[in-house]
Amino acid sequence: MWDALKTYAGTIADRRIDSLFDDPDRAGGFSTRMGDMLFDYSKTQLDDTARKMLLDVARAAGVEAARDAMFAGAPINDTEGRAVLHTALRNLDGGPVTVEGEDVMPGVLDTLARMEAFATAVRDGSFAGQGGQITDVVNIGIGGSDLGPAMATLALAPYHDGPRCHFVSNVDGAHIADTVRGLDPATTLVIVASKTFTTIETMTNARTARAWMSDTVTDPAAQFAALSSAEDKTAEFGIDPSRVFGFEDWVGGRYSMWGPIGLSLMIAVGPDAFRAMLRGAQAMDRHFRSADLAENMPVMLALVGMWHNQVMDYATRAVLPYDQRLSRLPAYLQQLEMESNGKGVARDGTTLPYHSGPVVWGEPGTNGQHAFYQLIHQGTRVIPCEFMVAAQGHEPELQHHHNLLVANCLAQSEALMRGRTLDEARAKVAGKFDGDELERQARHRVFPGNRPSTTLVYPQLTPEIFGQIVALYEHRVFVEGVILGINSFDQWGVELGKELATALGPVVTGEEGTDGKDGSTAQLVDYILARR
Ligand SMILES: O=P(O)(O)OC[C@H]1O[C@H](O)[C@H](O)[C@@H](O)[C@@H]1O
Repeated sequence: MWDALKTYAGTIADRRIDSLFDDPDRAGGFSTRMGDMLFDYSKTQLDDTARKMLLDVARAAGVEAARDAMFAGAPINDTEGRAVLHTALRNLDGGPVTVEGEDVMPGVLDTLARMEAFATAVRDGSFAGQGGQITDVVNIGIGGSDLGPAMATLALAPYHDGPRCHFVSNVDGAHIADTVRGLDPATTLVIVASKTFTTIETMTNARTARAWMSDTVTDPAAQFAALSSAEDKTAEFGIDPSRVFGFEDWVGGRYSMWGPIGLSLMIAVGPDAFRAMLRGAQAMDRHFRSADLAENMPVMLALVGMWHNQVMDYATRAVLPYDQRLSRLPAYLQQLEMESNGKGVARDGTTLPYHSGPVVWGEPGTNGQHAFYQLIHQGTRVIPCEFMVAAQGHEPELQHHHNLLVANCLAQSEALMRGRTLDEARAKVAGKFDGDELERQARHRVFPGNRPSTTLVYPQLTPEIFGQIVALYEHRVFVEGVILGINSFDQWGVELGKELATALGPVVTGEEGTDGKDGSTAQLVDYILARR
């Protein structure tokens, strides 16, 4: 499938990206808009021919039909026999969505209303702890039950007017210990977020939180809420059904922040801002469903990604938000993209004949500039960069900060594309050095340039825009998964490690020996046991 594109890429390999701007329409022609958001992919090697070929690949892969099947509630997660309907969680006024003949929207909207009533009660004090109004919320969850609400709560900090929110995920006792230190158990609400309610990290942290609380309050369970699709297990844990917010198995963990898993965010920012985020995501859903593929932002984001990964063989992609409040977005996208599309077999179980998803990584700008951008600019591997920046911040009194932020973001993509020639580098050092030393010094200052990047610009990181951005990436992952021919909605690759960890439990305590373990594992166990 990629051969024709690879051949074509070979024919344009010597072309400089900046030469494409000889066409005065280059920027506008290689950008898409959705609402007031602009995705500019003109600083890449993509040209009309390549784009057309990629769009043909998307059409041949049946992206439109697959998309419609997802929205229609078909069981497209076919290793688990489940529909994939996180979009129903934000289908605020979109009409019925049926799964196996049943409209799921009444249940979704009812749960949303219950969440809103509870969040409001926590925020206004009508639900209180045993020591008074809730001052702190501790969300205990991991993976999709942590990254979404944690990332979103930080992203929407300017809208945060509810209790403080904390997120505990790691089974490392340091995480819960450091988080609860200084909190008052009598005014803390603990939210146990786990789709399955079996995840060892979350259940261990939840029990530790309950013990911490029971030292101070008489009825710790009264200050617990649960977000789960396993309501029998939440009852076993002792959480009253009135504070259990359920969801169905058609909400994948990494797609779940739009529903009950977003409760801590809703308590932080309030139901109105939460709904605004849902509306933003719903607007992106509508765009994804209706826009022509060439104008479809998630589709083009996906195709640019596949051009870099599958065609050009660039193994990683950097996500670089010039937005401090999106500093957890790269971590969120690591789960979203790599857990969804990091697969080695096609839907039919055959070995994938090409690479699946790339390594996704990143940090906010400008911080990254002072750390790893050296490699991005001058390293021997090309790393496509996905920049994002808001036209406006939330601190009008600090406009000069925002101007510097924007200037830096735009400068980086310009520098990556333009680079610096040896002649330009010589001019930089002329006068300081001469002869061979001038040449040597100049060569260190050459930037190859011609390095691709895209830039997503948005007016301001409001709840609506934030919802649009996250839904944009969700659909991008979907499109890439369809074209790769894989199931983006299971995650069998996380199972083996869990099984082996369970088996190693009694070994690391010394209750069982290391017989049958490989030499390395045995050595590591011996080392640890000898130091306890
Ligand atoms: O919400 P939970 O059932 O506790 O699952 C938490 C996480 O753990 C699993 O191992 C999966 O890899 C993730 O997709 C999931 O989000």
